[in-house]
Amino acid sequence: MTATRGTATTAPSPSGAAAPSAPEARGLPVLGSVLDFRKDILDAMHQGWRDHGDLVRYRLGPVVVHGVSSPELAGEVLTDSATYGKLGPDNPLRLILGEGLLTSDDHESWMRNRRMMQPIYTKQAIARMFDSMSESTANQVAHMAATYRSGDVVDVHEEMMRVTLDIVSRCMFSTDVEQTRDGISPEAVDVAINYAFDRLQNPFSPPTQWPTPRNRRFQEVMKGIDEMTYGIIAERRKAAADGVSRGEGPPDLLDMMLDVRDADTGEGMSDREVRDEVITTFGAGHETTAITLTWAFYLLSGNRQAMRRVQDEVDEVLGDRMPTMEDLAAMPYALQVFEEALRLYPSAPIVPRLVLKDTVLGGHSVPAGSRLLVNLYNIHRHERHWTEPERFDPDRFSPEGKKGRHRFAHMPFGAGPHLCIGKHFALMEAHLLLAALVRRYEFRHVPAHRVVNQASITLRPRYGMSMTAHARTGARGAP
Ligand code: HEM
Repeated sequence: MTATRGTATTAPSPSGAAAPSAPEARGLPVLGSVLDFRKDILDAMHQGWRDHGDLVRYRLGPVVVHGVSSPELAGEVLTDSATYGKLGPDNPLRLILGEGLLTSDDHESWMRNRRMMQPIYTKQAIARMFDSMSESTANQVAHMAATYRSGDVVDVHEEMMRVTLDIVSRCMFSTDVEQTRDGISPEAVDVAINYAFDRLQNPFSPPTQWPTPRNRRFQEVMKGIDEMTYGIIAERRKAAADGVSRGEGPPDLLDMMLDVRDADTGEGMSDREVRDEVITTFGAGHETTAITLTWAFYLLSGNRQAMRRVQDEVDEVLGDRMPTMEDLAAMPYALQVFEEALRLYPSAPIVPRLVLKDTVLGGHSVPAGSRLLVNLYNIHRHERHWTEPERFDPDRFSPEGKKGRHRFAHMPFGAGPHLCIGKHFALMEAHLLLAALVRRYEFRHVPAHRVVNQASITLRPRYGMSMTAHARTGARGAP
């Protein structure tokens, strides 16, 4: 896992003219590294990093891509949106998310919407969603108790996807996932994400308008998602116009999105803009948390000491009840477990950028029009910043453990102006779920089950995560 070093300094020249290109990974004629990337993008980029250092040039057919694998270079890229922008209209994720915050490449309109949406996602605003999250969590615990006997094999990945989709449905629409099932189901999300990712790494994909079975399936799924979303938006707008209140409870995310106003013009978002932000929240906000929780339970099952520590903490604070908002602060180790899982398995492992003007990065010229892939998976294993990077050790995130760390050495939520807007949402949700599930179950990895990570847009366990779920009868948190 040792990376070749020596490319982490930036040449002083602002123009790329005099600087050499970054070392290039060997690829096939014409195709370049397309096949390696399609086979396993993280593996290909990890190998490229080891062979050539922190900045590596790849060719993907006609497209030039640079892999960025150090905190220093990543920080430079992600904090400079004048030089490194979001991918353009050909970004396949746009086919799903439209021009929501994650995929908009128009800096002005992104900034306007980010400013409007920011207040919805502050720590205080997110705290108002605790009860919705808690309800989903309690339902998940009840569902598992009703479905499995102690010691049964459970696909933890599937269970986590189920509960995080339910949480985002409740927080967005004040309805549970069953009511949005015809539009935004786990299967639909899967079809859409796989489709977009395939197009992202394969410049030879057939045009979207060709009537291939895959294109048709994708369009069908998107039609269902759109019909459901526009339908709910129309209902809410009509109810507001008729003065009909939605009922009890705090406003949900959709209420807030419909209410936001531009500080300068007083205008709100169009139906299309709201649709894009709703789908972006579903797309960016459910699987990311689900898979990190899955990896967290997997990592705990391989580390007896960490498992005992988190169990003791949870038992001590919760006894036999569900966590309250106030309890979270008293369970710091549970959060450290999640942060360490995010280090080893960052759920959005690659953050892409488009180079907007010729520049120099790490002493190498990087031409306008090429792409950069900021590789969080490599950065989180960088040996200049992490001792024994492959070792699972939640104490890296204790106040003591964090001291002196480079600010971009751990950046699962990205950095700079595009820092994940849902970070507080994800951390509160994950903290709550982790504590509530540790209280009731000990998940043990089934040794015969193969665990292989699969980098799609997210970093999933390729074959799911089979674990036995043992009810915790000896603990104070006995069911
Ligand atoms: C463990 C969970 C999560 C991880 C690891 C994660 C990771 C990230 C990363 C790396 C970015 C930066 C992308 C870039 O710079 O291009 C990002 C952006 C974003 N995330 Fe998250 N995310 C998580 C959860 C969430 C949640 C729960 C939501 C919504 C409720 C969300 C909504 C977004 C949005 C809208 C953006 C775009 C922000 C912008 O460019 O203004 N994410 N996320």
